[in-house]
Amino acid sequence: MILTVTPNPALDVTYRVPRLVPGGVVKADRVYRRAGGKGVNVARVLHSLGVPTLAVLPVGGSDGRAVVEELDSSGLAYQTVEVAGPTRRTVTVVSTADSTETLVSEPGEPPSDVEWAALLDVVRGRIGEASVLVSSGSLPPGAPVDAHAQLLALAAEHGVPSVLDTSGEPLLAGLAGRPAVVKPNADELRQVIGSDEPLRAMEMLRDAGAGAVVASFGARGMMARCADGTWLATPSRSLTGNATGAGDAAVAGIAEALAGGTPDWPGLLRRVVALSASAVLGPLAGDIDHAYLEAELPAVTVEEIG
Ligand SMILES: O=P(O)(O)OC[C@@]1(O)O[C@H](CO)[C@@H](O)[C@@H]1O
Repeated sequence: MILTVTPNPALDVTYRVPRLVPGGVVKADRVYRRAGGKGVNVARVLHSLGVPTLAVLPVGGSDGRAVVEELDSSGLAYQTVEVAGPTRRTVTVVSTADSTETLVSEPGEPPSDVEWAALLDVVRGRIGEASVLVSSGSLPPGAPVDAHAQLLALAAEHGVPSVLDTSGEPLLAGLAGRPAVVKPNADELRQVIGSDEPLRAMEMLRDAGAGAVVASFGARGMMARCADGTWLATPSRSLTGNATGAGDAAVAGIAEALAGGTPDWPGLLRRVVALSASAVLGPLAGDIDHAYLEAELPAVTVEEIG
């Protein structure tokens, strides 16, 4: 199975509104509440593709219980660590008139040293069953900045390749865990070197410990850079929908490819671009449109660059 860890999960609340008016009052047509956080979304996408997964996450308080209830009803395999701090919420407002998403994200609660050690213990206990480890998302305040590196090190001890999807300091510190692949987006790449030079930022991430970098550029597609070369993949068209979670669908595709052994990079990139696009058409983060995925796969353009 593919083991995903979400150190800072959330109860994801999504409001669908006719139009978001800053400073105004707007009534939601639809309200969704589901277990979220990037690693949970990755596990959800993989589960919907029929890939065995295990989502590992801390939960606390009444929203933590809501997360567990929703995981039970979704059929995802999961293992939780009880923590004292309440699970945070994220709120996404999807405005149908102009197809925009606005995300408000709570920071989360600091884990105690004992709680953090318990999360590591769960991963240590299950990593032997995993083909790939995915460590995804932000860290709660007060968590060790090298938290992702600690998780990736457990995978490395078992020869299990890992995928890292985070940003800022946790990304840079996480590279010490030598992930097989990191998946930054354009903003995260800019943060890495402080300028808009994606290829240079990708190379820097590889120099600092990543085996390969698969970077997402929204509707412009994705780029992969590894020892074998650099490729750009472009979707057939830009879509409107809910792009929240499109990056998690891409991470699911990367993990799925790594589970099959050494990836065919152009093939991997084609699939992750199609997966990302199909996630935009899914109503919520963690959903994909399976019919669109199949239709888009042959339509993605992949070219080797540089
Ligand atoms: O705050 P983080 O951990 O970076 O991201 C959390 C989050 O906003 O990202 C997902 C979409 O990728 C949402 O479902 C989720 O709650």
